Amino acid sequence: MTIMLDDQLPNRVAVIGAGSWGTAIAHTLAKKNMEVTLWARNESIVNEINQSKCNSKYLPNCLLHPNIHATTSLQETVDGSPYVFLVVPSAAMPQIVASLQSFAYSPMTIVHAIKGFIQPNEDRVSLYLQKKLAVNEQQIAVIGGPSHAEEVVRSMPTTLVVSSPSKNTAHKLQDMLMSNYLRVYTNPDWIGIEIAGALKNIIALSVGMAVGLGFGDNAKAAIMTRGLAEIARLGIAMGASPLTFSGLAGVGDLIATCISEHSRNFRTGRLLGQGMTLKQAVEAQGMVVEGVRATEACLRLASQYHIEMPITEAVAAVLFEGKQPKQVVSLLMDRDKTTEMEEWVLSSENTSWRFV
Ligand SMILES: NC(=O)C1=CN([C@@H]2O[C@H](COP(=O)(O)OP(=O)(O)OC[C@H]3O[C@@H](n4cnc5c(N)ncnc54)[C@H](O)[C@@H]3O)[C@@H](O)[C@H]2O)C=CC1
Ligand SMILES: O=C(CO)COP(=O)(O)O
Repeated sequence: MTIMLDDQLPNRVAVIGAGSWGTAIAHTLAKKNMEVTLWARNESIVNEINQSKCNSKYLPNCLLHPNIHATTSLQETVDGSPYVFLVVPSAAMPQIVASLQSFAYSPMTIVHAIKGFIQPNEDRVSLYLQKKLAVNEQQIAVIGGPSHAEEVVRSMPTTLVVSSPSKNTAHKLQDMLMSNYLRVYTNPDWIGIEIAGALKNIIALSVGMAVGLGFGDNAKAAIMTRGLAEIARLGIAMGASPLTFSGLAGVGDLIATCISEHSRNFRTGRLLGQGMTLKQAVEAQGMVVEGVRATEACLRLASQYHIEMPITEAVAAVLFEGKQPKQVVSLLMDRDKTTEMEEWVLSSENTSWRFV
């Protein structure tokens, strides 16, 4: 394996967000000999990380690498760091970005690992960063792929995908993250990676509901497959490459989220299927459940791009219209008959896939 030598990696990096994924990314970078400054908004988490090398709320029973230093100061976190990893829930972004703006932060490279859209305009995170910070697209990168934090911190084999309009940045990130248990691919389609990451959470809610209702493997496979079809339809309409949806950020992350006990979205859906209210099911996680906000955002995007998304609509009916999961099954099963391939034709004129 050709991996960049330590002296070619940055000495210092910043990670904003000390939830499960931010902490796991900080640990991963620290193990590659980088000094990591990790921002948490909560003083008690900062103290626990600095004193006990633990983040017991988000990653219990895990000893963090000593190269991690936590702080509640955003300015201290980013000062002098050529790479800033942004790993907070999508809902926290406006607040974080406003804080960064308050000290006229001018970033070198921002790498985000957020799987959601920024409301109220359903912006992809990379677009939002360009609008709000003094940053051009060459300075932004995204991380996607099937990667539960709980497994990554335990050095369990995992793959990721990184993307940036700057090829150098994508390759640098590949080197920064890659190890004998973490295999990192590059993919030039950052639009597709952002969209796939946000939308798979909706499908995981839906698979969870099916499991909560007592349905079997046939239903799970059907929802994942037809879910991927609707993710791809919207993604392609928004400018993504169809190939991304059969890659790690697409079908890879869809599988990891829809079948895993680690997934907060899957578990929330299952509780809904078992009869809990949305509030109860989300509170039971104690962590972010991105699929709820993504469902709202996705419905607006589907309407804007004129894309049919029946599974997302069924999930929305449960989340926001008070429908019982059992009631929406017929919404999906009783639709007009159709063919699987009707959606796609190969255009003979330009040999590119198009949606009809
Ligand atoms: N957990 C995982 O395995 C993975 C998560 N992600 C994505 O990473 C992002 C972050 O997720 P997690 O770390 O899992 O979330 P989490 O729920 O584990 O932690 C969220 C962190 O953000 C903080 N936070 C919440 N609201 C905030 C606000 N308004 N301002 C500042 N900080 C706030 C919380 O205190 C907590 O430290 C999400 O978009 C998620 O989809 C992506 C890949 C894997
Ligand atoms: O994105 C994830 C794994 O790749 C985590 O999914 P959840 O947010 O559903 O836990």
